[in-house]
Amino acid sequence: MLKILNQSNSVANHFLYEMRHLEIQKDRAKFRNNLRRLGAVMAYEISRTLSYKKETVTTPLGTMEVDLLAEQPILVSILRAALPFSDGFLETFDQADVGFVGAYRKEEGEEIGVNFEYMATPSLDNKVVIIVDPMLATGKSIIESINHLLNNGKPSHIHIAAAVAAPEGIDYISRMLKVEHTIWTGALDEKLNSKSYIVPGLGDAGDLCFGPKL
Ligand SMILES: O=P(O)(O)OC[C@H]1O[C@H](OP(=O)(O)OP(=O)(O)O)[C@H](O)[C@@H]1O
Ligand SMILES: O=c1cc[nH]c(=O)[nH]1
Ligand SMILES: [Mg+2]
Repeated sequence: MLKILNQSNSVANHFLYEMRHLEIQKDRAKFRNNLRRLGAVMAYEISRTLSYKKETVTTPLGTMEVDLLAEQPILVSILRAALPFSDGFLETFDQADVGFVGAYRKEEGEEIGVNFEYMATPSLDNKVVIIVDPMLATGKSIIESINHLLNNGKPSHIHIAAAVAAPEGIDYISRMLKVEHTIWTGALDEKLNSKSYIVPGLGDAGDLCFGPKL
C-alpha cells in the first residue's frame, strides 16, 4: 500500500516546500527542523493505523476509559539523512525503541549500489517496524537494509517512511519486498535523473542536513 501525504491539504506541504526551495534549503538548521517536523506529522498519520487497547485513567474529578497504543512501534533509522527525520518520529512515538542501519549509495559504473556497514536493533519479531529514511530514490538502500534487518526477526508489519519518493523506487520495493508493508511518503515526484537523484526532489538530503562527505 502507498500513502502520499501531499495528496490532501496539510501543513506538511509547507515543510516540503521549504526543504525543496533552492535558497531556503541552504539554511541547514531550518532544513533539519523541517525534516523533523515532517517526521512528527507522518508518525501521527501512521499512528492512526496501529492497534490500541482500553485503559482507565483517573483524573482529579473521576475516571474514564481511553484508547492507548497496544505497543510502541520500533523505529529504524538509516544513517545519515534519517537522523532529523527520526527525531520527529521519536517526538510522536516517544517511548519507542530505535534501531540504526549504516547504508550509503555508491556508484557502480552506470548503476547505483549500496554499501551496508552497520546494524543495531532490538528483536523485530512480531513488531510493527517503521523504517525511516527521507529519500526513496532507486529503493535499493531500503531493500538492502530490510534484507539485513530480517535477520533480527520477522516484523508483523513494516512501514517505510520517506519525505520524497520516486516512482522507480516504489516499483522496485513492490517487486522486491515480499513481507507485508506500507510505504508512506510526503510526496511522490516525477522520476530519477541519470545519477539516480529524484527530480524535482530536493537534492542530497544527507548533505543538506550535515554537509558534504568524502
Ligand atoms: O533509494 P536509494 O537510491 O537507495 O537512495 C536513497 C538513499 O540515498 C540517501 O542516502 P546516501 O546514500 O546519500 O547517504 P547519506 O544519508 O549518508 O547522505 C538517502 O538518505 C537514502 O538512504
Ligand atoms: O535525490 C536523492 C536521491 C538519493 N539521496 C538523496 O539524498 N537525494
Ligand atoms: Mg547523501
